[in-house]
Amino acid sequence: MAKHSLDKDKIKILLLEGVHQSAVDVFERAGYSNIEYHKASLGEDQLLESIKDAHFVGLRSRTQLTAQVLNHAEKLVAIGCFCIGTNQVDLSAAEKLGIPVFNAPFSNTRSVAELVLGEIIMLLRGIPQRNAQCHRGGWLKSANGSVEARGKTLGVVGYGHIGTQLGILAETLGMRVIFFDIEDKLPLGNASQVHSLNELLANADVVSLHVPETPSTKDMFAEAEFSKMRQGGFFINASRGTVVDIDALAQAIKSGHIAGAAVDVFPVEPKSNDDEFVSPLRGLDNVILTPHIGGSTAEAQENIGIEVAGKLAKYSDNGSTLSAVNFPEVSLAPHAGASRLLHIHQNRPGVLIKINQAFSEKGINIAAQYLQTTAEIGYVVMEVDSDQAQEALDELKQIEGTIRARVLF
Ligand SMILES: NC(=O)C1=CN([C@@H]2O[C@H](COP(=O)(O)OP(=O)(O)OC[C@H]3O[C@@H](n4cnc5c(N)ncnc54)[C@H](O)[C@@H]3O)[C@@H](O)[C@H]2O)C=CC1
Ligand SMILES: O=C(O)CCC(=O)C(=O)O
Repeated sequence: MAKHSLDKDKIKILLLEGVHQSAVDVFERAGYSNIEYHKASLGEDQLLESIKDAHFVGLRSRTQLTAQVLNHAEKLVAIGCFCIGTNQVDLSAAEKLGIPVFNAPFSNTRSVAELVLGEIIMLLRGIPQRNAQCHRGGWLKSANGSVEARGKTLGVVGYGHIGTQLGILAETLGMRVIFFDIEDKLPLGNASQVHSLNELLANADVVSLHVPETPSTKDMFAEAEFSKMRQGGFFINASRGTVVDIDALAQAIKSGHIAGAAVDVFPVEPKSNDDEFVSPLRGLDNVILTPHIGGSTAEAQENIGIEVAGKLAKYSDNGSTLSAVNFPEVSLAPHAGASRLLHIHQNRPGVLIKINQAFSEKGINIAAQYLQTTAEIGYVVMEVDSDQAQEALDELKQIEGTIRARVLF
């Protein structure tokens, strides 16, 4: 392939939150050596300083890429979320700035499902409080409140990648699985969809949340929802902290209405492992508290590193936006001897016609061209004869509504 428009060693890749070494390996194999690697998330000022001249940034769930941060990141070309959730990035601001965001939609799915499955058994057996007692020198040898998973009903809220995996695993234990989702979903195994959250709450022994953070899921579980759960039921949240009113959960546990819970995500999480974890759930023996590690397994982190770094390297190398979460998806095979140009523009009528008119007037031959749009933006990948690339770029930059235009190779 011909020369990259910017020398690869000038392309700065900022990796935060200890993303797996596999990501660094992918970038290095693809020829990118200018990598700034941080084991933890950065404080606000340091983030602004480091991202200012970064072309790519990779993060996990802690780093908040707000519109303000993005506007400050003058050279940023693309963002990689080395996780499933992308709520930590202002996706719409990124889109309007012409910055695609990539994630790993299923590399840690199994890890979350396995953790939750284990927690279901622990909760149904009353292990958290027995474990806590033993640590304090107590001995709670009793079958009181201990039941098998077999024959119990698991209610999955959000039947997507994780919810479906969990449902299948839970059935292997002999559990009955019901689920609530805003979309009609194909039930896997013997699971059945219920038509309201209330129906699920009334029928489940264990309720487990697997919804994304969206306006519709904010505080989706508060006092009213907990009170509709079965007396003595169990509650699990490994989705996002904002989905649950944590004070209401603490209250429902203290009152004894909920017999136990496992919580992995919190409305406010410590920024680093050195910061204190503050929560109304601390000190409750029948609650399993984990520090947002649902997806933190060796297998998941390695796969995520490979997947997301691979997507960023591909975007950098050939402009492919396949599976970007906020961007038109375009992938075009390179043609020998041609130069590739990328044009990101506000989605208004007639942009492609204007590009083609301008090129035709200048006698610029288009070897290949592919446009995709979202409601907000359009993304055109095109190839022209290499000796006409600079002239083509100059023309592209003048098209009204242009957000970004560049020659890739
Ligand atoms: N604890 C951890 O470490 C991890 C947490 N997560 C969280 O888990 C979430 C779910 O992950 P996936 O299953 O991969 O996502 P997914 O997108 O495959 O599934 C989410 C499901 O929730 C449904 N949904 C959306 N809004 C809803 C609502 N208001 N009520 C009911 N259902 C609704 C969707 O229709 C979809 O079926 C992620 O968005 C992420 O926030 C993901 C990975 C690791
Ligand atoms: O591994 C992380 O930092 C976050 C995992 C997570 O919550 C996700 O994948 O959405």
